[in-house]
Amino acid sequence: MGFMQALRARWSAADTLVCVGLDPEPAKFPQTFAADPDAVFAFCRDIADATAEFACAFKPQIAHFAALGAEDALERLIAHLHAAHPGVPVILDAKRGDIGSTAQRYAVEAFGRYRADAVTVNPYLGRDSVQPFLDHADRGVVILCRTSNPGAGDLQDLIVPDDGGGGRPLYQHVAGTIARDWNTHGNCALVVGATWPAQLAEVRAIVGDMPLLVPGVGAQGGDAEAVVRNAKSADGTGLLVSSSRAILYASPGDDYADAAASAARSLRDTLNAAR
Ligand SMILES: O=C(O)c1cc(=O)[nH]c(=O)n1[C@@H]1O[C@H](COP(=O)(O)O)[C@@H](O)[C@H]1O
Repeated sequence: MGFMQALRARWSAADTLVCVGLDPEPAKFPQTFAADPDAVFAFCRDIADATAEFACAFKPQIAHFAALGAEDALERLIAHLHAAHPGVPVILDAKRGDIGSTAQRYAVEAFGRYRADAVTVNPYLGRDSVQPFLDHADRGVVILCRTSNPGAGDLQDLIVPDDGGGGRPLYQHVAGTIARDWNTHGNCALVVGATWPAQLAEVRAIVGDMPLLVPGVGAQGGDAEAVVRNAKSADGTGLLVSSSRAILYASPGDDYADAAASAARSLRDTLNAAR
């Protein structure tokens, strides 16, 4: 089953719009992991196993593993996610973007080495830089559109010419171009931050029912209810509302897994109540 089919099946079967972000920071791990040489894998596995029933996807963030020299833990973690939670697609958050020949190697890294179902990419090198990912019709290509960070507007809001002789912000041009031209295999999704509810509504109006990955609730302060109100698709799905730190580090104590499950359940319930 391809990424988009798996995601739609999961939305329907589990009735959740929550994406559980896996961003390991050993300094925040509970004391019980202090002497564990495989702490990065073990902590992320425990969180994933505790939160899977509330997850429509998992999103491990590659820099959080690579900075620790823990790529091997990331490989084993994704293998575990596939084996233990086969209905929950895995998005590798790598935000890749490079010339075609290098992008082709990044696609092999994400889909071959790590066996991710989808990967985040940066569109600003243009279509040929994303094409090696798009060519994997069964994998998801999750493309940055209007990011959650405070400086998102520095470049993404610059006005560019539109077809009607007027202008519109660059992020809207990105959304329109991807929906119209790049999504020939139907495997594209867009990233729009939860911190920008108005822009979420603008993007939804442009892209129809294309899935939106929405980070920025929890630690970054985005309003989960506003996300659903402004950006759900016509059938009340269309969203992967991603939270990392607020789930991972919900408790610093031995109850870390239960606390993570409670945080994921609570986010699921908040999102569902607003659908
Ligand atoms: O592509 C992403 O996942 C992403 C895009 C974006 O615009 N903002 C954003 O925060 N992210 C990622 O989403 C996660 C957010 O983490 P928390 O703020 O802890 O929930 C991090 O892994 C970020 O790298």
